This record gives sequence, structure tokens and C-alpha cells, in this order.
Amino acid sequence: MSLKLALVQLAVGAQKAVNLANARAKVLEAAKAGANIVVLPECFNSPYGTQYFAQYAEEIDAAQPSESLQELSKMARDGNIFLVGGSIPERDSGHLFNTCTVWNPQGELIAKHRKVHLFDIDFPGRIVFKESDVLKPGNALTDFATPWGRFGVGICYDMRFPELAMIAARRGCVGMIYPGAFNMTTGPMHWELLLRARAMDNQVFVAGCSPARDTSATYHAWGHSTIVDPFARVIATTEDSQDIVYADLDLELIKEVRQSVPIYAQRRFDVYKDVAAAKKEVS
Ligand SMILES: NC(=O)CC(=O)C(=O)O
Repeated sequence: MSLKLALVQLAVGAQKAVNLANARAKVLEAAKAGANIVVLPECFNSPYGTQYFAQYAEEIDAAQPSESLQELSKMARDGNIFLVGGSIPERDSGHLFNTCTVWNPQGELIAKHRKVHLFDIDFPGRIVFKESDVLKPGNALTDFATPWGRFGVGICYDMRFPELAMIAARRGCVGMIYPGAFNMTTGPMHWELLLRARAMDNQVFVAGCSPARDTSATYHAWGHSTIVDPFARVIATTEDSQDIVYADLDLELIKEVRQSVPIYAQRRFDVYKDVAAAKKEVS
């Protein structure tokens, strides 16, 4: 069964209603082009920045869906697609989270992932970002089922932590999907490298979906939404403008690479099963 994956590298601005309308148009364009799974970027309904999260936050309650949730559900249903709804700032019991929702072709919410690893970095003179000033982290791993296999979900900084992807792959996921928004410092250094590394570590498909770059915004996204195959080859990518990145995923490649390089059978958990304990040695 063939599977077409589409990453919508969305131009995101300050007006939520405009972001939602633009997302709908691009998602339905991807669906019309034959995509089965469509992905939106991190913070697709709001500018990315700790100063914006409270203003744009919505509750995620499937029984009483908020503005963005209603739109995402409709996009999935109208496009007859699985939709990985990027992320939105989520409000729950007075706390804020950076949260991805996943929708099936009936428009039902089938998974919710709260960013587990918050983006706190400090590159002196270049970029300081501290999500933990305003957000709480999620505490769970997330995957969802499709007719083509299960996919794991992480949000942006989550891709720097190989354990998430490794657990998903060991549970049988055929791919990892990361809505993300790297920047002009970390993007050129690490974005493609990390996507390829997670694919190589686990011999699965990996996709990273970014917003388009807006140089008038406070945060300049790297763009370069990218799909990588289980051999860690980039099979589709783009530059920094609004675009849709498509790839037909040949799931047989997973078997092929695992036969050629059988790391799943060769792994030595008897030698290194206690990875968490090693942390004690690090300052
Ligand atoms: N925006 C993020 O969460 C992560 C990022 O930009 C990086 O890891 O670099």
C-alpha cells in the first residue's frame, strides 16, 4: 500500500484566523495532490515565542473543541487524510504546554503529544530561548496508528533526545514525525543532521516540518522541512519559503536496510542497558 506524506511549510503570522485559513488551504491542496498523511509545523496558529503562548493558547477538549481544534478536525475530514496538526500553545488547569494533536480522516482526535523536552538554549550573542519560563513539559511518549503502520510524534527539541525515537521504533513505529521550528543558529548546524541521525539510529522514516521563515517576526525559522528514508537519505526537502514537501514512502525499505545492517539483532543491551544510570557521571 503506497503512502504519500506531505509537510506543509506554512507561513505563520500574528493573526490566528489568517493562520488557520492558510493552513486549511495548504492542507487541502496537499490532500488534493494525493497525500495520505499531512503535517503542519510547530506553533502553526501563532508566532513562535514565549511572549505569545498565553495569548494564543487554547484548551484541548475533544468534547468542546476550541477554534483551532475545530479547524484541524474539519481539515482532516474534508481532506480525508491523517493530519498531524503541528503544535499549538495549550492551556490546561492554569498551565501552558506546546502540544501536537493528531486527527484521523473522520476528523477524530486520535493522539495528543505535549513537548517533552522544553527548548531552553543560550548561544551568547546569537539566541537565547527559554520555553520553561512559561511552559510545562509533557510527560509521555506518543504514537498513532495508520493503515500503513504506527508513527511516533515529537516536537522540535524532542528530536535531540534519541531515546524517544528509539522507543517508538522498538515498539514498531515505521516513522517519526517532528513538527519543529529550528532557527538561523541551530538550523544550519543541526536540523538535517538530527533528522538523518534519528533515521539512521532506528532505520525508520523521519520527517521534520517547519514554519516558513518570516524575517519580520521575532523568531526566524530555518525552514527546510525535510523527509528522510530509513537509509538516512534525504528524499524530499525545500528552502525557507512557504511550500509543501511531498514524498512517497516505500515501507519495504525498512526491511531492506534492517537486512543489510541488522542492528536490531546486534544491539547489546546486556552491555549498556542502564543508560539512565550513566547520567550520574555527567556534571
Ligand atoms: N525550537 C525548538 O524546540 C528546538 C530548536 O530550535 C533546536 O533544538 O535547535
